[in-house]
Amino acid sequence: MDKAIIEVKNLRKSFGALEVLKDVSLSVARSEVVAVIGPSGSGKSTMLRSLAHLEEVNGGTIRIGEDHLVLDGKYPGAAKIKEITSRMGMVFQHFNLFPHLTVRGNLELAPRLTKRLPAADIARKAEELLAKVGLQDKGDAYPANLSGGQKQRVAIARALMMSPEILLFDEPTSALDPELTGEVLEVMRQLAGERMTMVVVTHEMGFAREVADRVMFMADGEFIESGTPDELFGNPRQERTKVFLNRVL
Ligand SMILES: Nc1ncnc2c1ncn2[C@@H]1O[C@H](COP(=O)(O)OP(=O)(O)OP(=O)(O)O)[C@@H](O)[C@H]1O
Repeated sequence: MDKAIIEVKNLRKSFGALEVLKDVSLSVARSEVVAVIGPSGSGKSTMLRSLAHLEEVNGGTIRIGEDHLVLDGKYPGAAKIKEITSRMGMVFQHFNLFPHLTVRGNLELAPRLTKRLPAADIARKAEELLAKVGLQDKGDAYPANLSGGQKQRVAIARALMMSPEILLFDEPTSALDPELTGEVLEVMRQLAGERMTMVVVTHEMGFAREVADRVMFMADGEFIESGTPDELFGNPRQERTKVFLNRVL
């Protein structure tokens, strides 16, 4: 098997006296889809945000491709961090779109600021990605005039504008009305089919079951179980996993 594209070892993170990540290790292969599930407050978002350097950890190692985002608790310089995090796209629970920009403006902003590409190429890519997420007619709309499902599809297209190697999703459907989750999950399913590497923190058991190659279960700041969906849903070994799955399934 190829070397993992994401390798996390012994990650620790506290907020004041609260130890949120106790000892988190994880390895993700290129093109793998990993779903992270677990009870509220178990540290899933903090783990994901640490991968994208939206949180700094207190100890441990994160390797992305050939580079260390953090090695034994030590971070490299800002330029290196920026270079590493630019290879990852993040999709948030609450979309985090820029409200004062149109959909097209949201897609084009980061590439215009960071990539030395002609404006016409950026515009063409934005049109392609809007079509990919089924929103080709919404380029001129503002986020306030979109449904939650449409906003999240814009957020995914925006993340794809930077041609990331890895997409990180933090509960992408949790803020949506149930009837709008399907359209977002469909886009994610499509990306998985295109072999995008994805780490998805989710409460969507159906998605974890159908789309994830591997499901990892987090409890109290640690991964306590990991397996294919069949292994984990069919026969959880840990009592804590059974209790959680019984509650949410
Ligand atoms: N910036 C912060 N400052 C202080 N405490 C925080 C901060 N961010 C998260 N926490 C705390 O860390 C713990 C883990 O939070 P985290 O959001 O990682 O959990 P989670 O598993 O993603 O939960 P949920 O499923 O509810 O989103 C929680 O007790 C939370 O209150």
